[in-house]
Amino acid sequence: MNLREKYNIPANSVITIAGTVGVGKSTMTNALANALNFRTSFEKVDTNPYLDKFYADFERWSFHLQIYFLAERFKEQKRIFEYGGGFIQDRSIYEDTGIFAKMHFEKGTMSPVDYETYTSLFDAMVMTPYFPHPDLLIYLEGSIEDILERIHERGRPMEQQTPVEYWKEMHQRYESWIDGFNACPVLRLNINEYDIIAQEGSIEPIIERISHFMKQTQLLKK
Ligand SMILES: Nc1ncnc2c1ncn2[C@@H]1O[C@H](COP(=O)(O)OP(=O)(O)O)[C@@H](O)[C@H]1O
Ligand SMILES: Nc1ncnc2c1ncn2[C@H]1C[C@H](O)[C@@H](COP(=O)(O)O)O1
Repeated sequence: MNLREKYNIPANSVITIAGTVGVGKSTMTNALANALNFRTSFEKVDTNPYLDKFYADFERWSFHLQIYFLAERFKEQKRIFEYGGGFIQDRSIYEDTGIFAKMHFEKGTMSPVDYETYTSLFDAMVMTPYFPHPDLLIYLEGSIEDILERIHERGRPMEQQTPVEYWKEMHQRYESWIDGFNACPVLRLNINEYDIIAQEGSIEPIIERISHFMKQTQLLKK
């Protein structure tokens, strides 16, 4: 019996992993997908045609990048739907607007007109009864010190060249964003509570928590 069956996680579940840059979403996505025998949906970083340009000049490229991410995530949503679920998704679509677009608008690196165009497109595409929300959002949280260390350790050049203030601002925004988030059930995991890299077998207690949490939210739905 595999872990998905052992813990009664429905085979058509869609679980999305949220959290600030470098917190460990991709690592968790891979670990959960392997353990549950689910497919993965990753953000494109290496082949993203705007990301390097964006980090070099936020004002010039923030709108282009948001449109690119929105299109990519929507295509992924369609793929997930076509397979009938059974996916772990690296970052939710909600973070694009709730964190990134909002932050760049409020910091003045996305113009009011661009922000309005972007949010109206986002709302028309996502905030409708026709858009399937994930069954669960797992929110990864940790201290800014640990997260900065992970960004540094991973070593993506454009992120190394970005001022630390940018990551601090994002970290703070994430904390208030998740407190108000209600599009789907949220399970919070602190990165100090597990180590899926160093400790073999540490994914099972996480799956047990997911199962317990999903059962609770199902009960609440009835
Ligand atoms: N549980 C963990 N313990 C130690 N390091 C981790 C853990 N999870 C991720 N990392 C490391 O932190 C860095 C960022 O992880 P990653 O999964 O790419 O984050 P994200 O997708 O959230 O940006 C990587 O170098 C990764 O190896
Ligand atoms: N919507 C976004 N706007 C700006 N930048 C974004 C957005 N989504 C992701 N990013 C950036 C942040 C990182 O540099 C890479 C990948 O994110 P990660 O959290 O490491 O998966 O893309």
